[in-house]
Amino acid sequence: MSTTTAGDVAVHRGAPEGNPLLAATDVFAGYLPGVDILNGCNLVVHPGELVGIIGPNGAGKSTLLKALFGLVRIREGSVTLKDEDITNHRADSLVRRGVGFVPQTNNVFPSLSIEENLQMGLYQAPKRFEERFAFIVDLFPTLGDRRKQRAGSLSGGERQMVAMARALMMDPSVLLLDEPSAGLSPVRQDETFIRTRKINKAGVSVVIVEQNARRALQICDRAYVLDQGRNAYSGPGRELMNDPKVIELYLGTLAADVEAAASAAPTAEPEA
Ligand SMILES: Nc1ncnc2c1ncn2[C@@H]1O[C@H](COP(=O)(O)OP(=O)(O)OP(=O)(O)O)[C@@H](O)[C@H]1O
Repeated sequence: MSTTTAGDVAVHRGAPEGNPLLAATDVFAGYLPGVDILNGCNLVVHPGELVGIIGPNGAGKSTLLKALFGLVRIREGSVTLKDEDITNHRADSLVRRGVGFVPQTNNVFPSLSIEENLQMGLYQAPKRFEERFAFIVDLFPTLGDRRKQRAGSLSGGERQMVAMARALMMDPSVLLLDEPSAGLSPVRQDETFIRTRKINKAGVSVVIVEQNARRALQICDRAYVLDQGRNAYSGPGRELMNDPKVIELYLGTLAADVEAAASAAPTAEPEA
């Protein structure tokens, strides 16, 4: 079924038919006892999809990703991968089953070389190194050229590329990306979105949490808008981008914030 409803919200609008690869159903989770950050979240990812999660600050986007990867305990609800229950499974077991996760920060070992970082990503299957490294270099040739360079000497965007590559070493069927464009310049952000699309085109399903909502919607097949730990809207990326309600509530607000920040910035004195 492509569309189910929670209350009056169509939660998986535009999703393909068939069984999803990854599904979160009515998930409640939080960090502190008795305080839920996720209040019944739903998400499905079908094979080959690039799915975005956007929404205002504090909506629970990163928390949902961490809950999918066993880093935040789910109190109620379930997560399945290929119809198997993986709710609250440990991260190492999820990696073995084909789930990759790229955290927002501290996502490379700075004192290790690019090659050693990639080896760390494959510690559960070291014999596959050459085969997986060839796949990575095909995707990101620069990592092959610079394989001996220390990760700590790379730029933010390059580190993000190494972090993605490391998560890809285990040949995941789904990759979870937590705000990969955070802290990067607009040009480097663009490169990160292009890289994400490239990974997806290589056959890996992707879930991407993003603050840069407009840019994320441009590359996503579908996206979910979260608000206060609940599903607010969902649909094909380009449809959401042009949805007046989504623009008013989420995209419009961002544009207004940028304008407000720009007009609050000190202006240069007129020349005498
Ligand atoms: N480790 C933590 N301990 C306690 N509360 C946390 C922790 N991490 C996040 N939170 C709280 O959970 C709520 C949701 O945070 P989350 O990072 O999931 O939001 P988000 O939608 O990803 O927001 P942003 O776009 O600002 O990153 C916030 O109120 C945040 O303060």
